[in-house]
Amino acid sequence: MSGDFSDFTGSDKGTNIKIAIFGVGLIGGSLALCFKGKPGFEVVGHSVNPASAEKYVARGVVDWATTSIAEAAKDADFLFLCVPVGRLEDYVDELSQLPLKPGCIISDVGSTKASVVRHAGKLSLQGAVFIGGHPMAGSERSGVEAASLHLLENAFYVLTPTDATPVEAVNKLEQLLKWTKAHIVKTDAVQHDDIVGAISHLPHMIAVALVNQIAGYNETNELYQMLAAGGFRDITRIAASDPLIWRDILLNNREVMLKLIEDWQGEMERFSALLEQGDGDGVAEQFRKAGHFRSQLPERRKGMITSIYECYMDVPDHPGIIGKIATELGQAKINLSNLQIIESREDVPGILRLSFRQQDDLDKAISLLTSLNYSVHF
Ligand SMILES: NC(=O)C1=CN([C@@H]2O[C@H](COP(=O)(O)OP(=O)(O)OC[C@H]3O[C@@H](n4cnc5c(N)ncnc54)[C@H](O)[C@@H]3O)[C@@H](O)[C@H]2O)C=CC1
Ligand SMILES: O=C(O)C(=O)Cc1ccc(O)cc1
Repeated sequence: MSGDFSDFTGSDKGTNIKIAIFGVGLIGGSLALCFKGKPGFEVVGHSVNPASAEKYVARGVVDWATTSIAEAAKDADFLFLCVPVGRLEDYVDELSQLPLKPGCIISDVGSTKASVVRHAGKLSLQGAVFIGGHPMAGSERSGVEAASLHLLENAFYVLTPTDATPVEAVNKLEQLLKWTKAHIVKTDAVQHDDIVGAISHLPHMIAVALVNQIAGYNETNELYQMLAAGGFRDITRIAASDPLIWRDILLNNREVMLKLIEDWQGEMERFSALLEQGDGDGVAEQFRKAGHFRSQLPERRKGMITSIYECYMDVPDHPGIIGKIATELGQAKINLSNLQIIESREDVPGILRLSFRQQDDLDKAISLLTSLNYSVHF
């Protein structure tokens, strides 16, 4: 099979490729949208809840939907498990009892990989192959309403085959996933959980703890909430993530998380000691070290903790300026996904944050606004 994803359609082979998505929420729905309508593809959604199954079809995310696992799985070439991490192993168990299409591929999108990969490795899947997967893009939103065709575009998509996984099966899955326009990365499931625990699960936990700490202070003084706009809101966005999805992720990755919490406490203790000693150079050195590492992070790549393309503008605080900018972008057919004033006081230039869903829109906006003599930072 060549590297061109257009090769991988059912119609090229005069057959249908059936793709079953179990749990059509933010991630399952976004995957479904990448496959639906492609030549020869048939995308079926599964939900335990009949009203949800109907909604998947009504929203045009899947071709048809069912509440029967057996019906969704029957003759499917690819089966994606897109339910909360705590349910993944149950789904693998149920599928292992069904007469699946020989050679079909079962994958999942769970934010943790070690336990589900270990579990599937112990089962006989009757000719099916399990390959762990984790598209590393998402948002604090959930449900099929939040699904988007572009969610995974340009993001990393981790696959965790084992030594026992047939190479042809991995190639077949990679070929299909080209429709997502994500970049495939292969790694070991245990290493995945260590790294993703540190760069995604720990930040989510810290964001929640931080918001709860401030919420506690706010109980006796509401000024905390009033003044907590701007940066606080930005760095705690992920604290608004779905509680049950995150309950499952953190419990599933608990050993890694406990070690990371220990290390985090060590970092906080280091700050405590520097402050107790009045060691200003030491404090500044912490910022220098962090700034240096941060400056080496990939620029504006879509990924975890940020999945939007943004630029900032200095704008004079006068009536109508925001409408003018939005109109200029609209007339140039540039799709703005969000617009926020970060600070605006009388006679002080405000900062406007413009968010886009695609790199292309951001690039076009920067060149248009710069040509109109606005000051744009990105
Ligand atoms: N939220 C995010 O940004 C990302 C999430 N993931 C992983 O993707 C998977 C799905 O997460 P989202 O799409 O964000 O969640 P979601 O809440 O948008 O979708 C979850 C889907 O699973 C179904 N579901 C919920 N509880 C269930 C249960 N007990 N039994 C059977 N089905 C159930 C829901 O009806 C829904 O269709 C999770 O395993 C999560 O760890 C992976 C990458 C990013
Ligand atoms: O919203 C964000 O920035 C995220 O970090 C989303 C996210 C949540 C869970 C994942 O497993 C991957 C990505």
